[in-house]
Amino acid sequence: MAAIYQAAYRRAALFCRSHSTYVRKMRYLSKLKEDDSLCRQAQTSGTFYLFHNLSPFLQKVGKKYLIPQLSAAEMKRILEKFKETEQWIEKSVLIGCSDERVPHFALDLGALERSVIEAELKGSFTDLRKAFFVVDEKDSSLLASAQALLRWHDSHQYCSKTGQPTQKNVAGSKRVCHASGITYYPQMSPVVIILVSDGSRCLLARQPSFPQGMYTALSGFCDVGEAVEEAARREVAEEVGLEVESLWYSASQHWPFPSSCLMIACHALVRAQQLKISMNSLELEEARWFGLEEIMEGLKREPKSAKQNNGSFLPWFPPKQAIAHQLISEWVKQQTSQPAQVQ
Ligand SMILES: NC(=O)C1=CN([C@@H]2O[C@H](COP(=O)(O)OP(=O)(O)OC[C@H]3O[C@@H](n4cnc5c(N)ncnc54)[C@H](OP(=O)(O)O)[C@@H]3O)[C@@H](O)[C@H]2O)C=CC1
Ligand SMILES: [Mg+2]
Repeated sequence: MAAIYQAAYRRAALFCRSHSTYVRKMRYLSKLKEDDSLCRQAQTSGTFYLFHNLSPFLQKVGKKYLIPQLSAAEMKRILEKFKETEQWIEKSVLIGCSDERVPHFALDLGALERSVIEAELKGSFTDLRKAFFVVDEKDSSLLASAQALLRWHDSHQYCSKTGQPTQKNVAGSKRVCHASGITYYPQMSPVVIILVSDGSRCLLARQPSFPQGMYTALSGFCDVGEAVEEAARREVAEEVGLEVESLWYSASQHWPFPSSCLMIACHALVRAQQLKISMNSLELEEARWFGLEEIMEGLKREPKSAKQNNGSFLPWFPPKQAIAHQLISEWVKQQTSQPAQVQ
């Protein structure tokens, strides 16, 4: 028996030495998703991020907004206050873990009285459209993915084939209909976002629903069966009537508004012979070319300072949390980087 124990210990020690913190974390999370009893046990030592009808719980400390993590013991205390049992914890979903492999869960307490929880925990449940932009950047993506997962569970309570209730696994990485045997996995909608350039200018557009003065890169949902390249070319053709000549990938981002999109960001160059925009006015209110100087000024402008005395608005661009901001900043870098000097 001791020999078996020692062998297991040696294997575990070897695993720890031979894998990076990142690999160990990812392997641990993957195990929690697969093993219900391990995950149930992890809930007793994990930390919890709270939501109320999909609004995350924030605390304001000085000028900063923080997202507190509650221990399992604190969760128990809150639930006892409402005369609720710890079974509530089963509703939580796994959203990650620390470097030390303390698992993190998200839990929506929407059925409990909001003001009582807020008073008890000294903070407030804040709409994600505000919370996303006021917390630290690493926290905003955590909030976005936690909310996306909670939202998905909330709207996939029943099997679309049998109409029977579906059941989540403990981690919340899937739901199963036991009547049909169908397993449902959380979904994201792929969206292409394209910064079109003609080499010296870039093209930005506005939808009527945008805040006044805000312009961003063209975007659109991928159709079923489409490759990213095809979706990007189609969206540019549909929205501004231009043909993409070359396209290159920049980065991607999970975007929670209005619900779980995978934003796939690309730069595109259009044919120099056809630079005349033919805007699709069903989707866009305005689309136009911007020169480098106007872009650099717009990047510095705060939405608050965009309004002019005559009531019109100077252009401003999405904040740094949005991948559109990254595309625009990259374009500025491409334009301003000096070609290497030939000796
Ligand atoms: N992070 C960032 O930097 C940015 C993010 N975005 C995001 O990109 C997304 C797409 O932008 P947008 O340009 O409006 O998209 P589209 O140009 O594809 O047009 C939007 C229309 O597509 C339809 N639609 C809605 N949801 C879906 C879906 N899941 N699959 C297929 N079609 C759908 C709706 O039409 P109908 O109502 O007729 O059914 C909607 O009005 C938005 O969620 C937006 O928030 C956009 C720009 C910047
Ligand atoms: Mg669009």
